[in-house]
Amino acid sequence: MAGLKDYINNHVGENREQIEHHVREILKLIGEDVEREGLLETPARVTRMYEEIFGGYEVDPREVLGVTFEENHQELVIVKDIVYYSQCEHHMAPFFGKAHIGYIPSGRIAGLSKLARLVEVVTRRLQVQERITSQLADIMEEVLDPAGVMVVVEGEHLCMCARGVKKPGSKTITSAVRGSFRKDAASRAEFMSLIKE
Ligand SMILES: Nc1nc2c(ncn2[C@@H]2O[C@H](COP(=O)(O)OP(=O)(O)OP(=O)(O)O)[C@@H](O)[C@H]2O)c(=O)[nH]1
Ligand SMILES: [Zn+2]
Repeated sequence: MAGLKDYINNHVGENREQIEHHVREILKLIGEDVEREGLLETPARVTRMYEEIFGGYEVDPREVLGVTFEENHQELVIVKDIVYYSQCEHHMAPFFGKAHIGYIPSGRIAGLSKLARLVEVVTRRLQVQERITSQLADIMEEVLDPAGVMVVVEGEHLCMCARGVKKPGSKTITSAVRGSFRKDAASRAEFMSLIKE
């Protein structure tokens, strides 16, 4: 299985020169001196950073989850505290936190690391937290066809802390449930208590 670096071959890499040019133009427009030493390399650095933080675009998240195994475990499996960093699509400001993914298999299980890779690919794009949450649940459902899936994502949004309404410390929590979790309050409660431990 390829490492995440191997997936990073996206539009940023192809458009490096143009992106550097536009970053330099923005620096000029905010009143900076683009010739001063500290800024000389900044357009190139920002472009390299974009390559990393927007590295999820050309990866099919279904492929990341592609390695699955037949296994007759029909109880809850949770991978919790998967740290992610993403960029909000409204302000292009970072938001970050933890994702928790639980599912009840129905004949197929996923390699555990693949759940964390799935989070990486889905978050390395311009996003909103709600869409990250529902995409994680939908892709789990599509690839593994499990009895149920539950996803909880916690996020702190810099666009709400460092600017605008300025409420540092506020957290957004989003959840998505599919399959048996929809009807079964006890499974939802078990998931919530296990991710809090
Ligand atoms: N639902 C949702 N909203 C988000 C997310 N990230 C940022 N936002 C919100 O997107 C909204 C954009 O609102 P606008 O009124 O267009 O932008 P704005 O004038 O910069 O808004 P303020 O942040 O309130 O100053 C804000 O309320 C942000 O808090 C997200 O992941 N999910
Ligand atoms: Zn924002």
